[in-house]
Amino acid sequence: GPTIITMENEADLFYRQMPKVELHAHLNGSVSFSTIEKLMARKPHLNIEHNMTAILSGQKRTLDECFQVFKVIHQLIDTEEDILMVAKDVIREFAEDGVKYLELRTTPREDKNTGMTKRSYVQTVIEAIRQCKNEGLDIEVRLLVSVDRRHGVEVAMKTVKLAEDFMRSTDGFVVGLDLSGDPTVGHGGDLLPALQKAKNCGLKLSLHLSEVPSQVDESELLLNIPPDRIGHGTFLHPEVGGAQSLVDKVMKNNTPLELCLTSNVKGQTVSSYSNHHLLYWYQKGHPIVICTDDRGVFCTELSKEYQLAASTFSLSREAMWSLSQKAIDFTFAPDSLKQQLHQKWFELHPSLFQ
Ligand SMILES: CC(C)=CCNc1ncnc2c1ncn2[C@@H]1O[C@H](COP(=O)(O)O)[C@@H](O)[C@H]1O
Ligand SMILES: [Zn+2]
Repeated sequence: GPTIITMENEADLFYRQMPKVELHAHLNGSVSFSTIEKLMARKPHLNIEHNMTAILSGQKRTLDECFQVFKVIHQLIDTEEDILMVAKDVIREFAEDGVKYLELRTTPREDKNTGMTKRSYVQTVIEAIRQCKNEGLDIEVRLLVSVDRRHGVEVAMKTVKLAEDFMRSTDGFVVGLDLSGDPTVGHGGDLLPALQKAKNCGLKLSLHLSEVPSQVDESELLLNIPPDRIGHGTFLHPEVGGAQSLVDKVMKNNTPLELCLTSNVKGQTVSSYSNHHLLYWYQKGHPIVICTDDRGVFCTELSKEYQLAASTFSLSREAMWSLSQKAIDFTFAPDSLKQQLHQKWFELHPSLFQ
């Protein structure tokens, strides 16, 4: 039938066509429904249904329930073959949504039954990035190796070593380290030596910080490193039980915050879109970057997150463009690549703003 252009899908189109930078995307949380279906067909004995791997629109879950979802997804993805397909699909889908630069992050996993090791896991993700590049996809991809805070100090140290090895051996694909995992488990302070070691060897650091309330002491310690970027930072400011000293540190270091609206609302750490802390930091003129967190689990897209931020806070298209452009400078990419990306934004600008 004829295509009816309503105001709504015209805005969809604008934010999809706008070039974007995605800096906070967990690989296994970014798996789309169509890829999940392929995985379910490979493993019918698992009897997994879609409502176990994604949180649909209007639904909310407790943080704990959200983390259960990752367990189910991890069951579906337990071979190098799965990882290769998943990573390639995820990269392709980000490219289709207009993402020109993507920093994926993922926790190396081993599986005794399938023979997958943490090293082969990372190797396979890098192979997926290489293949996408060779296929000519219009997207640059880099990798952050994730430390799961639940796994403790020893695993963290080994993970840092693994990340360091890959940083040195893979022509710049591995650029940094991420600290993530259930924020209610373990204390980030215990992981300071591992994070410090990563920083000292040249890995960039993106740390999930104050994602839940009552982590002032932990955040204080982690901010002293200091990290290169902050994931969420939902409860940093005093108005929500954080502390002015935390805000001061973040602002003094000009540390960019990675903000994920849908993730925070569906995970119920933020009560509504209009109460999202994006506004607090935006009004201060502090560097922020809009991200998806777990595009598959939370059923979103980066273009949707931009549109959501624009409509929630009445921000103009020019303001949103400016946010996406500034994000280039918050990437962990080398300066040469940042310059190429700035050039790309410059060339695309006229096609979006006639
Ligand atoms: C539950 C909820 C609201 C999620 C959003 N907030 C998050 N906070 C901390 N760690 C996360 C979050 N989302 C994903 N992760 C991490 O990313 C992993 C999944 O991707 P991967 O296996 O590392 O490739 C999860 O097991 C978890 O360690
Ligand atoms: Zn995250």
